[in-house]
Amino acid sequence: MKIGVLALQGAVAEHVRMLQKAGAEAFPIKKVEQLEDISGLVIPGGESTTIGRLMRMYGFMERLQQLASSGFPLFGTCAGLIILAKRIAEQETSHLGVMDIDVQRNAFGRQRESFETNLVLEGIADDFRAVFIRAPLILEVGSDVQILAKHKDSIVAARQGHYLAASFHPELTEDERLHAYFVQMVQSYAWGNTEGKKQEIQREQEI
Ligand SMILES: NC(=O)CC[C@H](N)C(=O)O
Repeated sequence: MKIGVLALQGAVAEHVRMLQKAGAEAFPIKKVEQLEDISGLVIPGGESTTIGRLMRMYGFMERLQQLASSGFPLFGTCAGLIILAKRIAEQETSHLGVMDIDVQRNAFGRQRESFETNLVLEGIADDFRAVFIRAPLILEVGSDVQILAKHKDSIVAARQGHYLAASFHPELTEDERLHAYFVQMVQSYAWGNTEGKKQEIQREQEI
């Protein structure tokens, strides 16, 4: 299973290492053409305005939107979550805008710019050490979005079909369980696509 990590800004090497630890082949993705060689993509943390600007500059937006609409799995962490969101509070425009969530940037205030806490990640882990750094939170989710974790009352991880998002940095600890969960998502979508293609070919042959 080949999974990419968008390598325009942020903790790329750490995500690559965690995906490998979770059993995937992982690569940094610097050019839009490289998207054709992978079955899923992690969008790392960093600064969402900068990542968004670089994505536009290098032609990633359009191709990723096309891929996303046909079931290509995406995992956004921290700034990556902001990139996935359809709505960003106090901002008129979104970036990729594919996941049905409303997010608030830098939501934990100045005093708590960064902190660590243990989270229950629904169906994944009940003691997940999560590192938050100038983290966003999810204010609201659409009806088909599954909430995976809350910190106090705020939503900090969610999944919608082939989209996965976390406010924190799962690449900064040694716990690869959330990456392993994404690898499984990619596997099941890749399998679904192959099955879909097989059925299509079969139908064409029957005609
Ligand atoms: N660690 C992070 O990715 C921080 C995200 C950053 N505060 C933003 O709004 O883009």
